[in-house]
Amino acid sequence: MRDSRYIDEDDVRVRARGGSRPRTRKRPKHENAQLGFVTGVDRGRYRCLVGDRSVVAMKARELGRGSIVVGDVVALVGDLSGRPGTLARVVRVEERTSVLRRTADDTDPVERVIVANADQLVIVVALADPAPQPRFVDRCLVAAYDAGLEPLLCLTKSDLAPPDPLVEIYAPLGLRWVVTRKDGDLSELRSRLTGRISVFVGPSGVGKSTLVNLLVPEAQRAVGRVNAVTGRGRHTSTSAVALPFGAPPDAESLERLRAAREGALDRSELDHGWIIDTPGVRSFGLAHVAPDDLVVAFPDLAEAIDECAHHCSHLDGGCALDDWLAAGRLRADRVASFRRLLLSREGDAER
Ligand SMILES: Nc1nc2c(ncn2[C@@H]2O[C@H](COP(=O)(O)OP(=O)(O)OP(=O)(O)O)[C@@H](O)[C@H]2O)c(=O)[nH]1
Ligand SMILES: [Zn+2]
Repeated sequence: MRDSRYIDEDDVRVRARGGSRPRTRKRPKHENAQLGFVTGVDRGRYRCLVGDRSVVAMKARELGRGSIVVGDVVALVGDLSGRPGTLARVVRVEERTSVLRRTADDTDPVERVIVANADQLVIVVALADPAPQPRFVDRCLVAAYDAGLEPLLCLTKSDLAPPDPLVEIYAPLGLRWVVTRKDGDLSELRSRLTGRISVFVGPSGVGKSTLVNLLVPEAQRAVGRVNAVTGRGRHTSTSAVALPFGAPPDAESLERLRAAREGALDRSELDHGWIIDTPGVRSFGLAHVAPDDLVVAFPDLAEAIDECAHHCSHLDGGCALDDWLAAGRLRADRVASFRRLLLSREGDAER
């Protein structure tokens, strides 16, 4: 990614037809554009990693309404020195490999993309204080599969309660999980994060910030850098921020993550990654997800649902889930969670 040049599609050298008169060669629109990785967004200002520099940019007017989010790879022109007070311009957003989005819900009236190009969604839930909410987990799982992210369940505060009840539900589904506590060993979690760009989501109070600060001790400083632009503090900010761990944040380390994602590099050869903290995201409105795609998060119910009539709503009579439940072949809490999600989807859509 380092120093890569952005070449417009119209940068085609057209040979003058027949005649000797040279046609004006079309120049790339932004000859000197360089690629950057968006690490923070706040009030129309984008903090981007360009090479090993942190550059603040605004959106070029020609870019229109499309959103730019944390994780995006963007083409930048203008002052790329990163010196205080300088402002570059984003002239293009590169194609995204994954898009984590949310539909409007009661915490946010607008459908929006939250994060681009992440590999993994780390669903943080406490084992106690606050009590675990499988409904939140299921909602996040649907969002993860919809976005093309691998889910990882992170069960925190293991000093307060054992992980068994949650592990019993989710391990049989093939979900990967780790157990953590703030005074414990985080090496397993760290290894799950290595070689990836991971988005952390969790309800308030589960210990997500504690975890992020343990994983990226300089996070406070890094966050402080972002906020130096806007004068906003971490605790009032609701926008996502990308934090590097294990290697200096530069284009080369990002390039190695990209290679790992594409299978060109073994993740075990890496010792770094990025964490994207989403302080403002407490849940996902899922109205944009088709009911059939909800089932992906409920593989334990899939076989029963296969027996349903084609247009079964899974909510009314005649649903095969009820037959399987009556026969004791399904967990009642799983069926209930699936149905609550189906119902809440409709609620999301109405808002
Ligand atoms: N017992 C126990 N408490 C923890 C643990 N991790 C965090 N806490 C406490 O839980 C409370 C919430 O922690 P935070 O890290 O602020 O939680 P959060 O998920 O970031 O929540 P918000 O700040 O609301 O976003 C704090 O009082 C922490 O000290 C843990 O492993 N065990
Ligand atoms: Zn059904």
